[in-house]
Amino acid sequence: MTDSSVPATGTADRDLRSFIAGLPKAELHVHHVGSASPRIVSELAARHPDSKVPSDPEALADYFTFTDFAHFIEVYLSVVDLIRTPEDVRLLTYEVARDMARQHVRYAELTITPFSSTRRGIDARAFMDAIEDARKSAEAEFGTVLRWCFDIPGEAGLESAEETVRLATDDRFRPEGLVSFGLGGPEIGVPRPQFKPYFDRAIAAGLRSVPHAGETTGPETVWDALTELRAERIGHGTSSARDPKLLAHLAEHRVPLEVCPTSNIATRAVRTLEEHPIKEFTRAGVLVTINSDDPPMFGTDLNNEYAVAARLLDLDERGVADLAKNAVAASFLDTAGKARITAEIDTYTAAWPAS
Ligand SMILES: Nc1ncnc2c1ncn2[C@@H]1O[C@H](CCC(=O)c2cccc(C(=O)O)c2)[C@@H](O)[C@H]1O
Ligand SMILES: [Zn+2]
Repeated sequence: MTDSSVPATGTADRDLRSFIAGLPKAELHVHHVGSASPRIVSELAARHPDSKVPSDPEALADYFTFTDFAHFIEVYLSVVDLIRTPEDVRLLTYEVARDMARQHVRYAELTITPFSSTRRGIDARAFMDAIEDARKSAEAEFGTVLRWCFDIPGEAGLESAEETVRLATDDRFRPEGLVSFGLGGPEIGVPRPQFKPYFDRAIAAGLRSVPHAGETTGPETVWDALTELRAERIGHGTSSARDPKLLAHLAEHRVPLEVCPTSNIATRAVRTLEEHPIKEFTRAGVLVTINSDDPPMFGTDLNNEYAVAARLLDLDERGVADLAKNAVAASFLDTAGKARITAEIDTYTAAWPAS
């Protein structure tokens, strides 16, 4: 686990953290299994003692310390192995929404990898029913609206791409909450252009394109995501900072980046927070959104990511509220949904400091 939390240096920092804690927020880049809290992981690990995932929360913190991106994916897949039944899927999804609601997350696009579950034997129809049941309960009980992004685990090959697009576009499976189509996992040795036919089919079926790109490889991967996969937002896009033409393109065409600062340190994609290119993105006029990726695995949460961003970008409350509004603007909510959360952010900010 990585401790990238911003040190509480004084009253101003504490005030900003309180502001962030109550701020209505939207999250656009957060993974389903990667959001399992230590409590859920421990519960599942205890239920499935044959797994190598420790059930003790302290041992879990050690287990979630990664040597590099490949090690992170190895650990991630060991947690995926704990999700074995539709009830595991429902519980995980519902509890993730509860954790979001506690942080005043009003809307989230949750990245789900259905291939990883169906190939492990979970029935596809039962999987969809489980996530939809959790989505509806979470909205009714917590007021947090969830939408889905189905991603291809690229390293698992074209078989996984075919299965993911089938589940995303076939009316027998496609869940009501699905809005977008993604591509995750390692980038090295997994060229983006091979996935073009699958993205074409997903886009033709009305889904929005949101691949990961430029997280662990160079800016050419981001270009591929834009030109071949017709990306409307980029997951991470960290290496875009190395290509001024690309930054100018992202800014001009209003292609937002889903920035996840602590994740980039935890997976060692970026060496230190000080070296994170987030400031170069905003300087170039790129629309930056703040996200948590796999929060418990990286020892963070969305509120902490906003605090990290505020420090790196030297923002006060209004600057942080603008970041929150960026996420709403970059979301796949309809106009009325965007207006509602933006108004909530404005009302909250105008009333600050709360008496
Ligand atoms: N920061 C991240 N950056 C990128 N991806 C991230 C990040 N965080 C979480 N993920 C997730 O990791 C999964 C990886 C799954 C994967 O590679 C794989 C390979 C071979 C077989 C199987 C299988 O299931 O049998 C799975 C992706 O689908 C993605 O949703
Ligand atoms: Zn991700």
